Amino acid sequence: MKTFIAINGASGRMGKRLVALAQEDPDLVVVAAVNSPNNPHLGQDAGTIAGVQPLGVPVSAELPLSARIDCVIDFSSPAGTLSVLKPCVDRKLPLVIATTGLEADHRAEIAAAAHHTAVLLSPSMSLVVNLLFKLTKVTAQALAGKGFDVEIIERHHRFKKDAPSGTAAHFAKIVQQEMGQKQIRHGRDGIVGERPHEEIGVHAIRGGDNVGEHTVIFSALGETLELVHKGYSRDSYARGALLAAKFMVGKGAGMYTMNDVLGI
Ligand SMILES: NC(=O)C1=CN([C@@H]2O[C@H](COP(=O)(O)OP(=O)(O)OC[C@H]3O[C@@H](n4cnc5c(N)ncnc54)[C@H](OP(=O)(O)O)[C@@H]3O)[C@@H](O)[C@H]2O)C=CC1
Ligand SMILES: O=C(O)C1=N[C@H](C(=O)O)C[C@H](O)C1
Repeated sequence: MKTFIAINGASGRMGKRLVALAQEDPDLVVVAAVNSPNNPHLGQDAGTIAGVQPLGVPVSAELPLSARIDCVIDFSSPAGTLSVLKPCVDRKLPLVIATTGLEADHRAEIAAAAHHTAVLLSPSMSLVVNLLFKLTKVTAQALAGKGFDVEIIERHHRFKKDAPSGTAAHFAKIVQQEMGQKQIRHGRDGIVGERPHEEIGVHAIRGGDNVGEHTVIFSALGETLELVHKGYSRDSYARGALLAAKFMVGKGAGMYTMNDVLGI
């Protein structure tokens, strides 16, 4: 059975890979490609922009009313995510949100939308990063109260707008929940003194075209454990998002995560 998808942020780095990979999948049809109202690609064919065969779907500023849409995938900006909530709620369209940099008030609006339609929110659509979230939880549980300091390092391309990455923030939240550190420290500068045990260091590195690396470091006196993920291609995130879209078809209202997709 075919799944009809709409992509919000369709002419961005991730949007283009979604369009290209969906075209290779006989079970997927891209029926709508949305971007910001001032985007220079408005009106152009989404396939052509993505460097693949023309799709016959022009980039538009809003979700087209007439198209059958089974799921909307959002890789845009916090403003872009908010703008797609209302049409998804009004039309009961399942929504996969991959956009990061969301603040507490954005999350509250997303949670409110999930009372009316199915919403999957994940800072990483990579299947193995989601597995690493689990491994981090298990590790933090096991090492809680045993004298381990935790630091998180993330590396991304120079074009990334938000810091730290949504994935790094999620790793920090998981560790905090299991180990109870009160403070998140972003970088260090000057005579900062000895490292207090009660903090998690989170450090964002930006450069070149790095598609995403995360390291969660657990250090005690005499030994260190590092949990590492290195992305080599945006396609890992795009494939995860397309899998999530298929999973979300026909789902009832509520919040979902990639754990639901993975069955873990
Ligand atoms: N969860 C995950 O696995 C991943 C998440 N991401 C996140 O996805 C987001 C996009 O990343 P990336 O593709 O690299 O970024 P890009 O900047 O390349 O693409 C974002 C696209 O969204 C568009 N956009 C901005 N505002 C709106 C709006 N109001 N309505 C519709 N479209 C809008 C932009 O258009 P314009 O240029 O005109 O503003 C642009 O085309 C980021 O938040 C990133 O962190 C990225 C990779 C993986
Ligand atoms: O902007 C990116 O590129 C990425 N953003 C996500 C994040 O902020 O965690 C996921 C991935 O690391 C790529």
